[in-house]
Order: sequence, then C-alpha cells, then structure tokens
Amino acid sequence: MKKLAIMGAMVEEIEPLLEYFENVKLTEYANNKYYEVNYKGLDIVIAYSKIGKVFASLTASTMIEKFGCDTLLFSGVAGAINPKLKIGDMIVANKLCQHDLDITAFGHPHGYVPEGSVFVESSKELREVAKAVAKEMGIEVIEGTIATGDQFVHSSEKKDFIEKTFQADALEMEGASVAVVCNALNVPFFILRAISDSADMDAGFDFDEFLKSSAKISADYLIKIVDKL
Ligand SMILES: Nc1ncnc2c(CN3C[C@H](CCSCCOCCO)[C@@H](O)C3)c[nH]c12
Repeated sequence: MKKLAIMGAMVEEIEPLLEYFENVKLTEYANNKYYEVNYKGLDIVIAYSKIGKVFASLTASTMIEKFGCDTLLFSGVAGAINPKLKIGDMIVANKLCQHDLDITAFGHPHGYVPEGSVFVESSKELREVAKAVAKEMGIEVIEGTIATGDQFVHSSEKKDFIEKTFQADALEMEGASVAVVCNALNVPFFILRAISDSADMDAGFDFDEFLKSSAKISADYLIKIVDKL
C-alpha cells in the first residue's frame, strides 16, 4: 500500500480521526479540504466529502486520482435497518447498493442501470484485518449489506422498502458511491459505520444526539485497523 485514504462525509465523522494525527498538512482542492499526514511511516490523506453520493464520489475519486491513494477506508455513522443493530453498534459493509437508483419503468430491478450492478463488494482482505482487530479488542462488529441513497431516511415505510428490496442491514448516503468509484479504479475499500439512529420517525432526534458519540466509536475502531495495515 502506497498511500491510504480515510474518508468521512461530515466533518463530525473525521474530527475524531484527526485527533490521532500531528503535523497535518492542509490542501484545499475542488471545494474540499484534504489533510495529509505521515502516521507511523504510512502516508495518509483524510477528508470529509460533504453529504450525499455526488460529493462522496468526487472526494473518493480525488483521493485516488489526485492524491494517489491506493486503499480507501470510510468511517462514519448510519441508520439501522437490522433490528440487531442498536445505537453505537458497528457495521462493516460486505456489499453496498443504491436504494434510490430506479429505472424500474424499463423492467430493471431497483438499484440497477445497464452495465452496472445492484451490489458492489468491499475488500475481503480489509474485512479480514478488521475482524482480527475486533477479536483482539473483544468487540462485536456485524458484517452486512449497506444501502445508500440521497435521502436522510426518517420513515418506517422507506426503511421497510429498502429492507425488502435489498435485504439491507443499514443505510446511509455515501457508501455505495465510494464503492463504485473504488471498484472502477481498482482500489480496495472498506466501509465502517456506527449506528446513530434507526431511520424511523425518531431518526432526526437520535441522529442529532448520537452523531458525535457514534462517529467516535467508528473512528476509534478504524484507527486500530489502520495500525494493523
Ligand atoms: N437515517 C439516516 N438516513 C440516511 N443517512 C444516515 C446516516 C449517515 N450519514 C449521516 C448524514 C445524514 C444527512 S443529514 C445530516 C443533518 O445535517 C445537519 C446540518 O444541517 C449523511 O452524511 C449520511 C445516519 N443516519 C441516516
């Protein structure tokens, strides 16, 4: 691995990560801030994309194409679908989909467009490292499907649609676009999320209350994985 990208969507998702680093170099590029550090001999670029699939695609592409990152880790929060996932629990994505991608009018399945695929798989190698770290730390991390869409989901109807259509375990707004970019550019990627809410009618209140604490849970685990890379 030449250079590691660590990405979040919101500033609150990368703030707990930046606390681990010193001598951070800031580069402003394409309406985004990129923080470069050398951590224990490893060159790392950290950035938050801003919310949603388009911003996330731009930042992931920039970290790879402009900054030369050849591995990408995402740390952030998510809404729970699987009832086993409680606030503060973590999920590692083994595959991701776009729940709001819809040309079903032409007979295609939800989440599919021609020459694309409904699901994109994350790096098995990176997931194996994460599993070993979770074992060492004595923490339980669920592996599952994450559904991504350009909406903050705060209704059981929408949540149920996503669950029934994709058998997703959690949902957010950036992971699947990072997956498509990394897959296309042949960069191994890993998506880690800690639950901040349950994507139902209370989602907005829970999100506000648990964003910071859940982002820190994800960040603290991610750094242990970085130490193992
Ligand atoms: N239920 C849910 N539905 C969809 N995504 C999520 C996520 C994951 N992240 C959090 C953030 C939510 C966007 S709105 C933030 C409020 O902004 C406040 C500033 O105005 C976006 O980057 C996706 C947690 N719970 C979710």
